[in-house]
Amino acid sequence: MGKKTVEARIQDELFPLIENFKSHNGKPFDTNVIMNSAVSNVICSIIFGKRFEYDDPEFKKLIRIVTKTTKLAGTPKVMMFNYFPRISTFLGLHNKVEQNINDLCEFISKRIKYKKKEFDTNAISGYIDAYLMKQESAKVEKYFDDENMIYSVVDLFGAGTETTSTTLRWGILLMMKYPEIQKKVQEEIRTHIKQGQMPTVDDRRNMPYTEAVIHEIQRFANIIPLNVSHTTPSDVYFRGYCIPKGTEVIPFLTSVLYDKTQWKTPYEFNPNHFLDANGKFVKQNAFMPFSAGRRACVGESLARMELFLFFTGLLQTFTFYPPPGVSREDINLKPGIGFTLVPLPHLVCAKLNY
Ligand code: HEM
Repeated sequence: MGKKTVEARIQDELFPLIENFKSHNGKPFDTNVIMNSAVSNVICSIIFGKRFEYDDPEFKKLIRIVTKTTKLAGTPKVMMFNYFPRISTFLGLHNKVEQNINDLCEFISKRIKYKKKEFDTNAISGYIDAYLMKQESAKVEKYFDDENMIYSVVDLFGAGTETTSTTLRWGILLMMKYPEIQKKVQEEIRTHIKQGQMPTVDDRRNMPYTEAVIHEIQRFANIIPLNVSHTTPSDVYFRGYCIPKGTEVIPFLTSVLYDKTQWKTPYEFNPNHFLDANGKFVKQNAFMPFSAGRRACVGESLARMELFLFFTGLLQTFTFYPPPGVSREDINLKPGIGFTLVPLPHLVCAKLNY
């Protein structure tokens, strides 16, 4: 699956997303479900080779499962269960997460069965087709079994939907809070992308301000503060300490993304963190929302494409305002607490630019 193809799949999703935003006619609406739907559809397109209509009952069920599971996974009881499974089983809530994951597996199994029926080696349209082809050509390979296929797909949904959609929602909230930054992004879009033309991944190179804003959204939003916990595979010596083999380690991403020695104004939303004196984009070593090392996010390049194409496409079409009666000072940037840091519930007005 080439890079271009993934780009086209995201662009395909941008159009219905824009139509959905338009349908609110500038009136306040909640972006939560629709953003999850658009981002999930990109994953569906990559995995199943097809996107779903937003009002498809089967798709709506999938979105409900994914949204509910992420919400539950961030509750204190389920987080306790993850860290102390033996003493926490009596709290009960993890049963609901398990039930949701079972529902997700059932949805995926159904789609796999369907894909198996219509499988054609000359028409490979997504991850499942590619996996089935691998099964055909490597019958002795024990890793490419159906169970692994289901859980790989569960992983992609779990890791690749809420993360990206939450970041995009932070982006819109921050643009409402900082209209002068929103305006500068829109000016850059107007300079480099013709009206009526879709943004492309290649535009990123010519749009340093937009790139800086997207990076700063990710730094500031810090959506996975505790990263994912890891275990030392052997005794590790670090800064004079020995961390024994088998110790659970929580790499605290906040300590890097808000490090006072690395960022001029760590607690302020400031795109200049990623711009030099000439307005050129500069990479920063302390920018690691995708973590680092060999277990770093495998979806980083997909996520970066989605963030750029969706964010740019939406700002090209709309200007975001807080609902009537809400001033920019009223916009609360404190996150809701959970496994991922999500924006607090809020409404958005999207006014057409042309
Ligand atoms: C803004 C969006 C995203 C952010 C901030 C993000 C962040 C992360 C982080 C912090 C990790 C943990 C890395 C570690 O264990 O050290 C991770 C893992 C992972 N991510 Fe992402 N991610 C994003 C989007 C995606 C997307 C779009 C996909 C793919 C569809 C994806 C797939 C994965 C997978 C499969 C893992 C587990 C990797 C492994 O342990 O082998 N992520 N991500």
